[in-house]
Amino acid sequence: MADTVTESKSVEALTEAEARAELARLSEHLSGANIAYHTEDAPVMSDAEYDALKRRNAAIEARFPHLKRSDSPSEQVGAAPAEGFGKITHAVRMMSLANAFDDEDVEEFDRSVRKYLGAPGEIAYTAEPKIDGLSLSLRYEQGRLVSAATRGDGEVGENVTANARTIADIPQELDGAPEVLEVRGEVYMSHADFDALNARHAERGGKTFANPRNAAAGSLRQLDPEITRARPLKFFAYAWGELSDPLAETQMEAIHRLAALGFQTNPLTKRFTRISDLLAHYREIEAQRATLGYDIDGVVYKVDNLELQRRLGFRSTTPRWAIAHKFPAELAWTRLEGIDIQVGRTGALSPVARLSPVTVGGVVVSNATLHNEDYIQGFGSKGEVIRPDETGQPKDIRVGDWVQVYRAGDVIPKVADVDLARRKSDALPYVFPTTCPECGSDAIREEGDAVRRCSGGLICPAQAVEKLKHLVSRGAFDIEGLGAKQIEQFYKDGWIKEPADIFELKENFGPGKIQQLKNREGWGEKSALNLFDAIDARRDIPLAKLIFGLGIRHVGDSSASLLATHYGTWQAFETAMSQAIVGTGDAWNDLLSIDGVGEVMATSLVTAFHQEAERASIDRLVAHLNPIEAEKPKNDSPVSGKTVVFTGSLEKMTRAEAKARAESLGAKVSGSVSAKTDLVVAGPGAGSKEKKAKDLGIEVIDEDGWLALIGDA
Ligand SMILES: NC(=O)c1ccc[n+]([C@@H]2O[C@H](COP(=O)([O-])OP(=O)(O)OC[C@H]3O[C@@H](n4cnc5c(N)ncnc54)[C@H](O)[C@@H]3O)[C@@H](O)[C@H]2O)c1
Ligand SMILES: [Zn+2]
Repeated sequence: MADTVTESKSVEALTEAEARAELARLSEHLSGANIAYHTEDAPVMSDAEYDALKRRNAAIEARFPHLKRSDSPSEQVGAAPAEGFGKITHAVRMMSLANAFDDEDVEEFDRSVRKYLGAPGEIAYTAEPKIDGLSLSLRYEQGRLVSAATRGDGEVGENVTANARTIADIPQELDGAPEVLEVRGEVYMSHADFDALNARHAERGGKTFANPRNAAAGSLRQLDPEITRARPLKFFAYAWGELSDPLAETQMEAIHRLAALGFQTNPLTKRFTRISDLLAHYREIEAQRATLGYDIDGVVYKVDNLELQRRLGFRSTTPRWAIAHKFPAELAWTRLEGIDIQVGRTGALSPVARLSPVTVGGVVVSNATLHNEDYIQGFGSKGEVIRPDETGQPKDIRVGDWVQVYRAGDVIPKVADVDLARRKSDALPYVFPTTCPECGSDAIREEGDAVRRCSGGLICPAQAVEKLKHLVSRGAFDIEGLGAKQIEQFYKDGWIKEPADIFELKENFGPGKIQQLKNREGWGEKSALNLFDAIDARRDIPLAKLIFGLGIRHVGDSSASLLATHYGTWQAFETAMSQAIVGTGDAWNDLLSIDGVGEVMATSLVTAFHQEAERASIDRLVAHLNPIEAEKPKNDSPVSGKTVVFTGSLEKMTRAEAKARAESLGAKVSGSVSAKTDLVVAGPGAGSKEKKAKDLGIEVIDEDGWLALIGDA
């Protein structure tokens, strides 16, 4: 869905027809996302994506006001109450908040307030954390709690009175309150309670929540109040609805009044008269974000004087007197608790940051990558400084530091920056280990390699497990029912230590011992038998998948295909690898003659076959298999020796099929168009590659043209 934002035209360039169509699409997207987020407590996109779509919608509406739809997302607050709950019509509408994303937006907010009021002198604002929970309106009559309602669509909310009564922070009775008082605020869940709740659910095999906000919303919006009671919810009061008497003359005093009545109010609420002080407070709150113990997603500024608030009033869904200054959705600061070293399949030692958990872009992050040794020191892959301090020196990262975490979409979060001002004076530079933490072997960093590697080979348990996981992965043996999780379990139990053990599993743990597997969580007799069948089915394995599955460094799936087509049979391949000597001889030269095989890969291959333990492991595995001969390329085919690029969608074959077929005919398949490309096969939706081919004068044909060319039509 991000495509709608990133890949669409600039708003200025839209034609009227395009604008109309896009507004319709955005309205549908956003209302779907709203229901998922507010009604189902299960968001389908990140908040940053949602906010970006909403801004684009507003920008299009601003340019084409007459196209604004009657169901415009700009005019909506939240989502209508869910089925099952009683409904409560709010005496005073519940609103949303306008957003500011940077300092300039905040200054603009101040200017617009002043302009609206006719440029008065000093204006005071309050600044307080924006709690990331869900809002709740509590109605008190004669000091007694009579009803509680969620925001719903702002007009009508869900009746959650019985649920609200189970929350300790919500007083049932008030002393000295106005006759009618609606107190509004945020229901939220602390990090500690969230972790404990998720751990309890995970233990029972139940569903876990993505973040504390979802957990709070899912816990309050329960049809059975006893479930709510069992969930540790909290409440901060920060606003009010209907009132029989005013609470105070200013926002700040009103908050003090609510505190005096027995509500929790946020201790970081402060009052300022200068915008620069508001912004300084924003940064102060941002710096404390990870240690507050609950999620916040920004800072809310409100005009302090309630008479001015009244004069400013409301737009359709937001007050003119307040704004939410959001934290960047994809960035958050937190403490680096430690650095763990993970060992991969090829022995690479990867540093992983262990973080004080922090919610970034709607997901709780407690691990992030630190890439490699140089990255920790502040250097990029070419030795350049990637995190300069004021003097241009690299900022290194130390355990105990405050670090900035970046997370976008589904990519692995990474540590992006470090705050030297908050570094403890006794923090020591990080020393990258020179031995493998898993097996104690030397970890060696070769000239020109950013990565340090364990030299333990198969004696290293970490490498062994990762190699096994690779063997059963999708591009390789792809054994159904035997994924990374099962491999780890079997390895721990000593059932599978090396690849051949997979194919001996049935003999060793077959019918007689099936009981052992059955007793495992997640396994029954049927799934055990299915697993043995799935393993048996893969004894006939295409040569390319076998070569790829061996997990030899630098040998990816397309290189494995090249090797398979070149050698044809396992015997030929194995003989060649055994005979080859790195750097010299016929077998070596033959290997290097394969288009796409370079010295690095060739060395890695030959070394693997000459390394005793590794070789023994390969032989043991292959003894259980019947490798399927690879189709020899036809040298006389019309495409042999040509470099072909497939782009766009293919309708008569999958990409993988097309690629395999082309390769079997002796063509080389490439992913990108360059001067070396001979032919581009473009299906519907082909974009930049087709254009580039045309620019370069390369022949472009469609799928049918391709099939005709290779004689498959
Ligand atoms: N990911 C999604 O699919 C999706 C869908 C809908 C909405 N959202 C997210 O929800 C938010 C928009 O929803 P919204 O309309 O509720 O606006 P909002 O959450 O940005 O702001 C309004 C709300 O802030 C809350 N709030 C917290 N602390 C407050 C304080 N101190 N003072 C006043 N209000 C305070 C109140 O509950 C109020 O209703 C955005 O962050 C958006 O990204 C995400
Ligand atoms: Zn090791």
